[in-house]
Formats: sequence, structure tokens, C-alpha cells
Amino acid sequence: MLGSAFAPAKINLALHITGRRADGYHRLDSLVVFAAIGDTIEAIAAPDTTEPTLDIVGPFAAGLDSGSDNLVLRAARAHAAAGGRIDGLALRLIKRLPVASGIGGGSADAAATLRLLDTIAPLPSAGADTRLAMATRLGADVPMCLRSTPLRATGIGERIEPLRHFPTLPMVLVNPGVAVSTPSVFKRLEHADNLPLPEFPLAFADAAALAEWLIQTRNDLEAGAVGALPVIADALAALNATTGCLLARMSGSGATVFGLFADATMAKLAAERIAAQHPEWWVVATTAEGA
Ligand SMILES: C[C@@](CO)(OP(=O)(O)O)[C@H](O)COP(=O)(O)OP(=O)(O)OC[C@H]1O[C@@H](n2ccc(N)nc2=O)[C@H](O)[C@@H]1O
Ligand SMILES: Nc1ncnc2c1ncn2[C@@H]1O[C@H](COP(=O)(O)OP(=O)(O)O)[C@@H](O)[C@H]1O
Repeated sequence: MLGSAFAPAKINLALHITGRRADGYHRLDSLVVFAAIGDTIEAIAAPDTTEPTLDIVGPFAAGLDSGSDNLVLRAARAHAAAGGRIDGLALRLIKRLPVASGIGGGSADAAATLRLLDTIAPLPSAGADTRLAMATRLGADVPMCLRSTPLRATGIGERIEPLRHFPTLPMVLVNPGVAVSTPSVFKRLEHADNLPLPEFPLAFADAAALAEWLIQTRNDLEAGAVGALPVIADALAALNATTGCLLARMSGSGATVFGLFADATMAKLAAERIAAQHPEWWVVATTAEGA
């Protein structure tokens, strides 16, 4: 193998929609962390190929097209367009994250592919601006996934402010098995002119302090998504009914919801309980990296 890159799940702990641009994209203000669970992209030498091939394996491989529209291959083509070499490569995606689920699986894969290709075949003159523009063209979430550490994202998601003194967060992710189209959830938004996030403290001592602060924030896309898919409310209720859940909320445009816990043992017990109650749901106990 030539190399591999991890594509962690993106969790929007808070997501305020603060405006709408003339081109239809929404301005947002989001507090974002990245989980220890994610996809993996591997690159294998394939000497006779001029364009990379892609094969997809793993628990969520079924139903995801490995054709040229896949974000892994789109990212590879963007790397080539910027002057990077992509011949002689076969790419493999190990798909562990549910598709179209508000945790940025596709965006994380695109960002991980860019990171991987940067190590295997560095761009001749890869300025930070080139990389950011390339990432943003692939998707509004791709710049934040390129960084994959706790951050505040503004603009349409491309303006990134890394956060320091951020606690590691034990959490449970629950996806009730429904794929959600991001544009359709944005269309259901009643108000696009919400207030930005409140002022951040200098540091959050621990998960409980962060959860306390998050209570005054929202995911502005949650009400519309729940209206269309009431099963999201069931997933939130299942998390809220567990012992030690500090806060439960939807991530991104859904349908994945997260619950924050003070420690990993409580998160694990909560995940076991929800999985037993809803064997058809995707339920994982994980942690989001601190800073
Ligand atoms: C909602 C968020 C929050 O992090 O997450 P996900 O639900 O995708 O995980 C993102 O803003 C999603 O970013 P991403 O999934 O990269 O979106 P893109 O592919 O660029 O855009 C898909 C569509 O979503 C809408 N869109 C996306 C981003 C944005 N800031 N405003 C928008 O209105 C547009 O209708 C756009 O055509
Ligand atoms: N590698 C990929 N992983 C996931 N989805 C992908 C990928 N490539 C293209 N897509 C398409 O992107 C859409 C959004 O997927 P995803 O990024 O998982 O959504 P979300 O950001 O809401 O979790 C899906 O409908 C899927 O068809």
C-alpha cells in the first residue's frame, strides 16, 4: 500500500444559519468536532492506470456508487487539475459512516483523499489558498474536514477558526436509518437570518461545561428535518432517556443525532441500551478529539 488517510465523522455541536447568499448557499456559524469513528481511504499502486479506480468496502459500501461522481474521485481529479499526479493509483474506500447522514461522510472522504494525495504526490506549489479553494469547490464542508480538529466554521463553512483548550467528548451517535438530502433540509428552513453563536468562553473545563454552554445554542436545521422525518425525534428521545446524557441534538442536516456524556463508560452503556431497543438503527459510542 502507498498510504492511507482517516476520514473522521464531522459533528456539528451547534449550527446556526445566519443568512442566505444570492447564489442560494446559506451562511452559517457552527461549532464542529471530529469523532474517533470514520472512513478510511487507501491508495494502492496500480502501475498501468492513468486515472485512479475506486472500490468501496465496509459496512456502508452497499448503495454508494464508486463511479466518477464519488467525492473520492472528484477530489483526486481536483488534485490533478492543480498539478498533482494521480496516475498509477487504485483507491479504496472503507465506508464505516452512513451515507447522507449529517456527519459529512462524503466531505470527510474528499478531505482525506486530498490529504492522502498531498503525501503521495505533493502539489508543485500548493499554497494554502489553492487548497482551500479546491476544498470549497468540492463541498462547503470539505475545508472543515481538511482540518479535522475542534473548530468554529463561518461563511458557508469555509472560514475556519481552530479552537484551543477544548475537552475530549465522550458521545453516542445514532442514525435511525434514513438518508437525508442536504438541499431538501435547507429548503425546509423557516428563518435563515438567525443570530450567530454566543460568545465563546476562553476554555471549556470538561464535557459538562461545554454541554451547559451548548444549551443556549441550536441546530437551526433540526426542526425542518424532524418535521420531514419524525423518526429523528425518536432518536433524540432515545438518547435523552439514557442515564448521563448531557445534551442530545442533530448534526448537520441529519438524520444522525449525537448525545454528549461526561464519561466513556456512560456513553458505552447508553449505546448498548439504544442498540438493544432499536436493533435496526446505527448506534456507536465514540469520542470527539479535544484540543
Ligand atoms: C449542513 C452541513 C453543516 O455542516 O452539513 P451536512 O448535513 O452536509 O453534513 C453543511 O453545511 C453542508 O455542507 P456540504 O454537504 O459540503 O454541502 P454542499 O455539497 O456544498 O452543498 C449541498 C447543498 O446544500 C445547500 N447548502 C450547503 C451548504 C451551505 N452553507 N448552504 C447551503 O445552502 C445547498 O443547497 C447546496 O447545493
Ligand atoms: N464518498 C462518499 N461518501 C458518501 N457520500 C458520497 C460520497 N461520494 C459522493 N457521495 C454523495 O454525497 C451525498 C452526501 O453524502 P454525505 O457527505 O455522506 O452527506 P452528509 O454530509 O449529510 O453526511 C450522498 O447522497 C452521496 O450520494
